Amino acid sequence: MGEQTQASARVATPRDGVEGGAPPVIDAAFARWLAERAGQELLRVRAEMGHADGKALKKAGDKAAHDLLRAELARWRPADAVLSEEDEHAQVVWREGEPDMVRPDRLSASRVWIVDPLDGTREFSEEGRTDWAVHVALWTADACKSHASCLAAGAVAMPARHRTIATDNPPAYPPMPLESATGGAIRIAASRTRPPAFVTALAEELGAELVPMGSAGVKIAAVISGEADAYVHAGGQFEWDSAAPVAVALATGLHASRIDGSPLSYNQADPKLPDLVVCRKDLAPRLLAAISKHLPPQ
Ligand SMILES: Nc1ncnc2c1ncn2[C@@H]1O[C@H](COP(=O)(O)O)[C@@H](OP(=O)(O)O)[C@H]1O
Ligand SMILES: [Mg+2]
Repeated sequence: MGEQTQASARVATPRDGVEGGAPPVIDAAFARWLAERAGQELLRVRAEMGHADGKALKKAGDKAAHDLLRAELARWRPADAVLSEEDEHAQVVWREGEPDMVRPDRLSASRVWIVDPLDGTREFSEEGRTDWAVHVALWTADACKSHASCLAAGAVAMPARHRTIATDNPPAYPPMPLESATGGAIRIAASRTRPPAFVTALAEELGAELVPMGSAGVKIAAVISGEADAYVHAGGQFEWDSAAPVAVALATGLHASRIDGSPLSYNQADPKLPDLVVCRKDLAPRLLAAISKHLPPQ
């Protein structure tokens, strides 16, 4: 990730120290700090409410994490725009083929935080599951000069796994596992509940093993750690589901694209970003060629 802009960061005052310390000024470190703060808040909500009412727990978690992210961004990055899953106008309503929306500020902003306060909401509500995350990404007009994704920073906190990945200290590129190196089964991470329609056929064709898990962030983290060789998704998703983990994957040197191989673009008028593939670079040509057989003809 090239520049770590700090143009709109608020200057810390002595009072900030009294309230628990000012966060980092560098954006990538700030993203990590923010994602971890929201993650701790989610752990607190989960511990306080328990799992008896899953629906109420999901709602409370979404709200608590969203409110925290919104408040800290307003406080520490007041000039920046925000796109959050939990915002009322985040999702575009289509009328007669046209997006029915008030043109949001973020489309003319030079810095936009793209956040998913709770990714893997379903898993968060299930007792014992750790596959859920907080996503904090920063899109900047400056970053567009060097990356098609325009992502300048990103952090994915996985508090129930005691793990955060972020662009301030990008994880090492995953080593090629022996299975892949010797032609054995590759492992493809996919949604537990809404996997792509073609993924079973794809796995059969590639002799691959499917690894179901929750949260796009956790699945991309699994590719980064080498627990999975690839993450393939299609059929629906939004920018906030992938921006932060894709920022980290790209900073790590991994391949991340749409399933037709085109770049992932963020801060678009319509935040729908329905498919993606993240994998090691050596695997990308083979995986994209196999997926292309399942795409509608152009
Ligand atoms: N078909 C679909 N349409 C819209 N969103 C989808 C989707 N499939 C997955 N997602 C979203 O992508 C994220 C990861 O999904 P999964 O855990 O199934 O892999 C989840 O985000 P949230 O938990 O933030 O809602 C989920 O809602
Ligand atoms: Mg999500």
